Amino acid sequence: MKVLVLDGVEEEGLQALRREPDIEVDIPNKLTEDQLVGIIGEYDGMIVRSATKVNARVLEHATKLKVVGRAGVGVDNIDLAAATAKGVLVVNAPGGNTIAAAELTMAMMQSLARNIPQANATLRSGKWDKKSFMGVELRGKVLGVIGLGRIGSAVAKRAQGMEMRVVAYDPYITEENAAILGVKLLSLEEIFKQSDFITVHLPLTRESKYLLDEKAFETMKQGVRIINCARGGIIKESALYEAMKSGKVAGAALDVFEKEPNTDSPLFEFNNFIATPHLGASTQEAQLLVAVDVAEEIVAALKGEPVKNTVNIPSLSPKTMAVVSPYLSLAEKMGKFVAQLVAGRIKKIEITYDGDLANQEVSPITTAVIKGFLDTILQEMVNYVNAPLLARDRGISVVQKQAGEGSDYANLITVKAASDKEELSVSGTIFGRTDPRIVSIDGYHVDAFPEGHMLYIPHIDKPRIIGPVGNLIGAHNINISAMQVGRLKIGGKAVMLLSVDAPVPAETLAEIAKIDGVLGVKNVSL
Ligand SMILES: NC(=O)c1ccc[n+]([C@@H]2O[C@H](COP(=O)([O-])OP(=O)(O)OC[C@H]3O[C@@H](n4cnc5c(N)ncnc54)[C@H](O)[C@@H]3O)[C@@H](O)[C@H]2O)c1
Ligand SMILES: O=C(O)[C@H](O)COP(=O)(O)O
Repeated sequence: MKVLVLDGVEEEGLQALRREPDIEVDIPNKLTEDQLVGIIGEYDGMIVRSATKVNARVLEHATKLKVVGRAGVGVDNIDLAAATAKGVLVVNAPGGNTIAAAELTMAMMQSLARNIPQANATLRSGKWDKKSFMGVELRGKVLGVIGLGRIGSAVAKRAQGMEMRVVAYDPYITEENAAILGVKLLSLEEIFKQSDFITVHLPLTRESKYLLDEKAFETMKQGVRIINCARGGIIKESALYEAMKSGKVAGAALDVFEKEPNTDSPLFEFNNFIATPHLGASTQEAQLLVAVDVAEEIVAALKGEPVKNTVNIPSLSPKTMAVVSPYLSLAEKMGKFVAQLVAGRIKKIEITYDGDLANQEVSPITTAVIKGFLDTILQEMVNYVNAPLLARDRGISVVQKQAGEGSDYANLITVKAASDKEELSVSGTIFGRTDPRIVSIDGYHVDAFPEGHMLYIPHIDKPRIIGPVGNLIGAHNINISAMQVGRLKIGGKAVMLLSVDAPVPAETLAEIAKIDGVLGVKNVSL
């Protein structure tokens, strides 16, 4: 397998990749988009920072690509919709650069308060000017933090250390969590009204685009100072320009811009404007940490092992992962099993969880069922990333139910598929921690190991069915390794599930179908 590493990701952090004998790591010099498009088809994985645009065109040419790793937090340079549709997993390294970004924010705040960059430049140009650089103290000032996540929280703690009063706006965190940090949550409007300094630490989304616009600046305190070390576009630069021109804003520090790279912003005309070229994550420590984290994630993804920081599928805690992992392979096989048995156009797949699974986070198991199902019927690559999307695109409704009617099993997964022709259900369980079984088909009890080749034969429960079936299969020199027969009442409908060492040829299936009392016959390969 080959992994392409771009954007100056710290090489020392890539040991996890280098240790893998089956993985080759390529670290070319900067590539243009055309050059990237030309070579991306060779790679199974790639790692980027924020410079390389992993857009729909690049992904279209990425015929082998399984995973894109972002050595950092923001994934706005990766087309997540295109990656998801193509089944390419996107992972990031969210924790590694938190302190670096928080420390840059503090440095920006202190620079704004004390005019350090401007005083430095003036002195180096030969002027000993004390009068122009009267500053303000941070002690006692109100800091408004918008976005109280990893970086916002780290900034809040540091600002409290400088005796600032910290207030925050973040609709997605609780009062209790904010209180643990000693931070009061306020409305956005109150943040604007009360803050002497405002710093933003949220992703750029449709909701957060231009959060700080003309109207927001109008509401702010006279002489407010503004910092953005998160993402360009959260602050509307033209509105900031007007607010600085009018004197409403006494100083602003931006590490990120609406367009990057940016070397000629109108904001550069203000002496109380400070800018850095997207340096938030640029510390030796942060770059090493994010490279180590993302390299480990890429190795796990390429080996098909659980991955922690997924961006385009829900991330699972290690605790949840430990619970669901043993069921993933069984669920995938049940999806394949149902896909091979059910006739007609599938409209709905319902997955019901009983027993221990009734109260667990089971969505990855549901995805595994859908993956197994679609893998059997589609040509294109199906994986955990694109399976739900592919089902939706094909008009298959997926319903997940927990705590069904209760069962005798400690854990039970039931997959019911409905097509325009019929309905069929299969139930499976895991005995102990590792022993998977199919325990019922359409309500008929069986006890089958979900592996290898099988023959499914619904029939009428009467003599001279099992013998002739065995004879016909034996005549083709195919060994039967196990047989299960389930019936609900004597002489009624029954199901037979044979484990065979090879798929049974079509002509034998036709002969079996002719046996009096056989209602159907289907090969199943898991
Ligand atoms: N300048 C840099 O080099 C640099 C470095 C690291 C991170 N970043 C950026 O900093 C930002 C924050 O990173 P993080 O690791 O703290 O992320 P995070 O996910 O831990 O925190 C983001 C917080 O923003 C909140 N939020 C989301 N939408 C919001 C909204 N509309 N209004 C208010 N709050 C909202 C979320 O609830 C969350 O608490 C990201 O955009 C990231 O890309 C920049
Ligand atoms: O989102 C991030 O992690 C930061 O913006 C860092 O970006 P960079 O890795 O390109 O410096």
